[in-house]
Amino acid sequence: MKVHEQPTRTIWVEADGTSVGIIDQTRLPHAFVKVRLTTLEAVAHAIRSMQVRGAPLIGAAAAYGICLALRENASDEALARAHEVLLATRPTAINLRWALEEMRRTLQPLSPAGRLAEAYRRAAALCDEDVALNRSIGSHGVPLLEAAWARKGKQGRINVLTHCNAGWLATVDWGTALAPVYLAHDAGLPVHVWVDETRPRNQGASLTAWELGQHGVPHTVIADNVGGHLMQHGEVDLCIVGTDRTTARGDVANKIGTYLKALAAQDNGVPFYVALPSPTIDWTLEDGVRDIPIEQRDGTELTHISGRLASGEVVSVHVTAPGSPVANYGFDVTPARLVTGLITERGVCAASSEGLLSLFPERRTVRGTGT
Ligand SMILES: CSC[C@@H](O)[C@@H](O)C(=O)COP(=O)(O)O
Repeated sequence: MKVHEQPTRTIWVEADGTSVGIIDQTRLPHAFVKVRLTTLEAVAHAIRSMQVRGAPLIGAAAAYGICLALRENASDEALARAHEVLLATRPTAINLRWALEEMRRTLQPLSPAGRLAEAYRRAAALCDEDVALNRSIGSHGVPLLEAAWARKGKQGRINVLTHCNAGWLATVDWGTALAPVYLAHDAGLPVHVWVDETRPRNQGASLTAWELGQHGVPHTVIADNVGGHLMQHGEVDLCIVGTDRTTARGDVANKIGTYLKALAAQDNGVPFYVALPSPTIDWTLEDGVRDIPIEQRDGTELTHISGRLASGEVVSVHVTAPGSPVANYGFDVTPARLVTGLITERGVCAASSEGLLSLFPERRTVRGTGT
């Protein structure tokens, strides 16, 4: 998507052909800063510290982390260690494991001497595939927005509520939940997005609002607890969120607070859609509430909040009572029964085993094998 009118991806190989460029998302929305990564450790730090974040982008970054590791040492041991280091960076997004497995499958059979060039080729292909999958999710999602608009007699605007950031910043390009929004907006549909601020790290207020603004999509930032009120008053036509891991039966892990939005949506008859590329499906799990690992992050994300002073200086301030213990859960799981539909690159399906298998029939034979 465009930044300052320039088409931009969230990750790329620099002109030297080896180092990896990213946008430092911890600096947004106050500064648009690019960072050059040259080592495995730098990539692991970028994922852990959330300079790059969002399930698909975490996977893409990890793929390039393998490339940078192989530059130093392409042995079997080095490949295994890089895999292990990167896999440990964040636990919930399954795209991380998926991308690392893809890299291992490609590289393991090769001799160490042949690995490096192939690693860069596979990582680049993985990024291009992500862009194509998301574009396709967008195409399948647009009719849902058109239907929402038709339901209100094509009057006014189409109000979409989203949580966290599942836009292009969370992927290589286009985004998942926001891909239909961008395509609909570009096609001239009157889309407006309610953007949950998404405490504690404010991915909605800082990232989603920023990227929608860059693309000229009308939007309004709301505090995290506003969605239910808006739904009660007919101000939300549909919700679309992303996911970090979706189980084989359609349970959905996403940023903390997503579950409460789904409950409010069901109570108010508002369609609740989840957009995901197939690498986000964990075919090995069924019960998401029981089995998806939920990341708990440093409590300072909750005790402190950062923002820009009138002087332009960006500072972090303490918002909790000194000494109050905090718990910082990063994700929650929305059970499939609360999800109206899953928007994938192959189409929209019910959030159920049968729904997913109808779009991914090849999985009928391999489910339960962990492949
Ligand atoms: C296409 S992104 C889907 C999810 O990864 C997104 O909604 C989300 O929860 C991101 O969490 P984050 O902690 O910012 O990595």
